[in-house]
Amino acid sequence: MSDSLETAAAAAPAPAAPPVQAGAGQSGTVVRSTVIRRLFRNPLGIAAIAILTVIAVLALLAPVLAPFDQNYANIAKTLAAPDSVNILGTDSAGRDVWSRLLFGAQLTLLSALLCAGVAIAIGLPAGLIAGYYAGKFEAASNWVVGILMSLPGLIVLLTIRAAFGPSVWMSMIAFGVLISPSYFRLTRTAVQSVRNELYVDAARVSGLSDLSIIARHIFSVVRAPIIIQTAAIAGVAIAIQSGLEFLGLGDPTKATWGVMLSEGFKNVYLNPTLLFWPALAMALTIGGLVLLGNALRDALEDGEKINHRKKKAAPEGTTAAPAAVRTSRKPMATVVAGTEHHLVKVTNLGVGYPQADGSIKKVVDDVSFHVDRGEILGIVGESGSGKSQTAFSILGLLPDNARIVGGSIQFDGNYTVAPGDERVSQERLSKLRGKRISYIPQEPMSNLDPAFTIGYQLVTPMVRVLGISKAEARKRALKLLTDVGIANSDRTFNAYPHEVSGGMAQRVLIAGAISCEPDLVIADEPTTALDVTVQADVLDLLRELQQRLNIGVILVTHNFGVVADLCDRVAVMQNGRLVEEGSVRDILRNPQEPYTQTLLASMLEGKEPMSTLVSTLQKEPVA
Ligand SMILES: Nc1ncnc2c1ncn2[C@@H]1O[C@H](COP(=O)(O)OP(=O)(O)OP(=O)(O)O)[C@@H](O)[C@H]1O
Repeated sequence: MSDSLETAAAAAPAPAAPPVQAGAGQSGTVVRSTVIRRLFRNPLGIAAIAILTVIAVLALLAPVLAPFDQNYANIAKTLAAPDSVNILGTDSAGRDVWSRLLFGAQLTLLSALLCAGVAIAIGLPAGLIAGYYAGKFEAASNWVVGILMSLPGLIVLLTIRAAFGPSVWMSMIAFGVLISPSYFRLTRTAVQSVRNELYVDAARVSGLSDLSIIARHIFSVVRAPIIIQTAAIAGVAIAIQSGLEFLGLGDPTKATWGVMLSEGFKNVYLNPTLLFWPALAMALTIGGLVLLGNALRDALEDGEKINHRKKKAAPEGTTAAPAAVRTSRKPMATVVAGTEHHLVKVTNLGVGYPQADGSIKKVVDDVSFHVDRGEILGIVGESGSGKSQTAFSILGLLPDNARIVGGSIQFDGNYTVAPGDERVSQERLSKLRGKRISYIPQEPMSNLDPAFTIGYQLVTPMVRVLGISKAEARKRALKLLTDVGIANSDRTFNAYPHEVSGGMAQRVLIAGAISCEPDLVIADEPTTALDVTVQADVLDLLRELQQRLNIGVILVTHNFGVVADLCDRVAVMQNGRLVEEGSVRDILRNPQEPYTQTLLASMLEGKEPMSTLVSTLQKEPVA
């Protein structure tokens, strides 16, 4: 029956809004209030809320409104027609039907809530953990879910009844456990769809703990589908509970709607209204829940369409020249380039991916370089040459299946990848990311969580990493936004990502990257996704900030022009290998390797993209 229970749950209003969209459309006070407003504009939403509110109020006020106790029996007045004392008549035991309906509403709604609560308490955290961490927990959870779903639900409920007696609470707890896989699957799928979103990586890089990322960025994505699913599950729980009671398996001492239905059915020829009233109450409640689920879905989908339109129509943002950046930063000793102690030292690094045949395909092979404070190292190469994989190794953002197949990485003298390590140490890196190492990504929009305002996304890491108050962080965020050339910092602070242009979003990410005073910034093609008119501004800004703050920068790019413009030194990569490294001046004047010469020649000829070079050069396989 579990399968059929799931099917029943799925057949009710689907938790249709795609997770990301749902999250996008529904978090934050402003957006939440917009969803509620849209819900109230939908006639179906109003009808559902009105029906459910009336039923909930009647249930709450049952002890006040009911003229008799649910089990008070007047045997002198059985199966009586409605009159002024018993406004809906009496049943075969002389009990007041109106009073029993009211108390029945209380029990029925509470038991449905209990069922949904148990299912959420089990399915939601398990789905969040399995979706976010995957691995062994997900495998074990899938196994448990498989077992739960293969259990014959009706037999389980009958066994529970035999063991614990006819308790509506016990059967609803058991039903909650049986239905919890539906929450697990919904949550896990939603989380999987955003787990690798760039804004989750960005949150990780900004120093947020896994718990904070799950609570803030991941949970917001599943919240809407969970609410919609709960409306459906509550309806199914009422139907299942009433079905069991109708079969005579309920507690006859409790006036639930199912018990009343069973009682009414026995006397259907004598007094059909005994069947009618509980059936009407159930139909209204389940119908109200189904309508509410549909209206919620519509409200969220409308919001998504509006967001999408706004995003399309968003004007290109400010291109105001960067204002002066803050100068209050503590001075840091600059390590002289060439000495042994470097800010970042990558030695013979190799990164690979296991293949189906058991071999490992190397995508970074024997790469060595260093970066010191106050200098910009450009890593340049055509698409697929391993630039990002190298940068992600330093950031600890390699995919789960990536393996370090050789070499080491040191940050300020400490290993983040020690010789012999198979993986980047997340433990060591979590202490550095967001505090000492920050990241400016390629796609500004995908790296901002659509569910939160820009201000919130700037303030949270500062509060956590720098340990300052929210008010202080807000002040700093506004100053940073001004520093990166955003004219109306207040407006941008309160805006959602879809309300700003790509250029502005990149400035916001640069502000975020320097907000916690890092020593190293890794910028992965920071201008690729931007309009050409904004690219030069962003590069100028980066250079100015780097010089003022004396930070080390690793700039990943496929554009030698950007390297020539911005970098002090350059490492040229091809097919996962570092083919040449040196000062920009030397490499530009006197490139030694044919590959570098071709890259340079292509820049001078204005050829783009670099991948067109592939055909002109003979590639050597690296694995
Ligand atoms: N998850 C993965 N599994 C297997 N191979 C991967 C994975 N991610 C990247 N690669 C491979 O690693 C190689 C290097 O990729 P990388 O992203 O570092 O290139 P890149 O030089 O940064 O290129 P681009 O400029 O296009 O981003 C590519 O051949 C790519 O196919």
